[in-house]
Amino acid sequence: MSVTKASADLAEQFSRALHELGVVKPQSVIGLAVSGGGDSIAMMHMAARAVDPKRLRAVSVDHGLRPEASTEIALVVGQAQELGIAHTALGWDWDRKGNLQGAARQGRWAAMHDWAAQTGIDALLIGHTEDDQLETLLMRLARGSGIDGLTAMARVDLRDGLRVGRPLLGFARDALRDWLRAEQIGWCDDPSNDDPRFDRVRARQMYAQLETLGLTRKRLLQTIDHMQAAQRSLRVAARDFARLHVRQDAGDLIFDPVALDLSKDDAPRRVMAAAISWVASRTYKPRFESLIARVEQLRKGQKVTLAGCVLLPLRGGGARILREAAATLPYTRPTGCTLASMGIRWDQRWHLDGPVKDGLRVQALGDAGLRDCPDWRQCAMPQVSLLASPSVWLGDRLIAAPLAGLSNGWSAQIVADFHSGAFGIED
Ligand SMILES: Nc1ncnc2c1ncn2[C@@H]1O[C@H](COP(=O)(O)OP(=O)(O)OP(=O)(O)O)[C@@H](O)[C@H]1O
Repeated sequence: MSVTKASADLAEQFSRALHELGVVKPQSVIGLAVSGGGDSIAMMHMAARAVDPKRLRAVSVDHGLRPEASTEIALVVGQAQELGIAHTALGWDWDRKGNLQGAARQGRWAAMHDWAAQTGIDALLIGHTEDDQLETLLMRLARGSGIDGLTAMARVDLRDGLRVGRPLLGFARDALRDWLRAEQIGWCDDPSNDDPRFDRVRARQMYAQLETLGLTRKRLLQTIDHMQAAQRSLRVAARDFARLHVRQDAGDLIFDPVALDLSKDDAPRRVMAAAISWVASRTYKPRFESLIARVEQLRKGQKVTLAGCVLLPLRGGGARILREAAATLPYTRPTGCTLASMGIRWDQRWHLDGPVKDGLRVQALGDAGLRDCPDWRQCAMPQVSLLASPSVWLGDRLIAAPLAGLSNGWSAQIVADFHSGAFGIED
């Protein structure tokens, strides 16, 4: 195959992979996290061929830790400009707490998350490759991870309310480098990617040795597939369990006594972790042993705080997770929002735009009390209308914008149906 043909094939394969993620929708604005390394540089160039560059926004974070970082970002700025992609450079200050790599990752994520919220990004693409996926699997094995950990990275997930897509997960790092060379596109190699002090680098070296034992790329990827299938089944079981044992009460979640027995079965643990994520509006991935220990305290009648959520024991043996106590957390609420929690006054007019998935229910509050509108498009509430200029977004599910004035005494709230996708266990 000629170099040009192979190159075009890879770009086309990328375009397919990107569209299969389901995050590119008409009018959506897509963010690209570009460090200047080969993977994310390739992602930026291929994305510019797959999507109108005017709908792309690139972002680079300078951690201020390496002198070369500013050169790397300058390279990204130049290439983004040539491609017609708007670019933003963000900084980060290390408070010298915690391990450097972990702190840098967290700081980078927080900076990009804020940037995405302010820029109106519908989904952020990250340049993780198949190699990163295998390294993740090995690192998780080394930590004794369970099924969720061994699924490695998802192609799409919702992190703290922001949709994150990984279109390169099916691409080998070497193939991307070959593509860049064939296209004569430059990139930077970060020397810390070869520094054996870092877990990921050692995982990469270990992987090279494991291959000689027959533990091939293909087999490891197969294991990830099996784990992902198992995870899907467990989520369905957890959803069914939640239907039976958890209910909403005035926005709080009520767990019956059976739902607090986390020690034996996967479903209650999964439901509790999902509930806490939902209430706190941020991703909560507990070590199950520590979750079980905390819930044991709760079962003994003690109040517990977990990931910023308050859990109160109930007299009959169950528990209540308070929604309001978590409402002050500085996170965009991905689902389960009331307009008030999004900073919109209840007495303002508002409208919805975009696909409202299962599980988001519009309720209209008027003199006649609370009314459910199962399909918001059919909702009789007079203020609901479609408009193309969103000002508040929630993941990619819902966009609401306040409008001035209100007639005839109606107000409204958006609530998430606890038993459905909005809760996160069906994602
Ligand atoms: N400083 C950064 N600024 C913006 N995005 C970043 C930054 N560091 C990492 N990322 C994003 O996270 C992905 C994975 O990070 P990782 O540290 O594995 O990548 P890298 O080796 O720095 O660069 P690349 O993956 O582009 O070769 C990157 O592909 C990129 O999308």
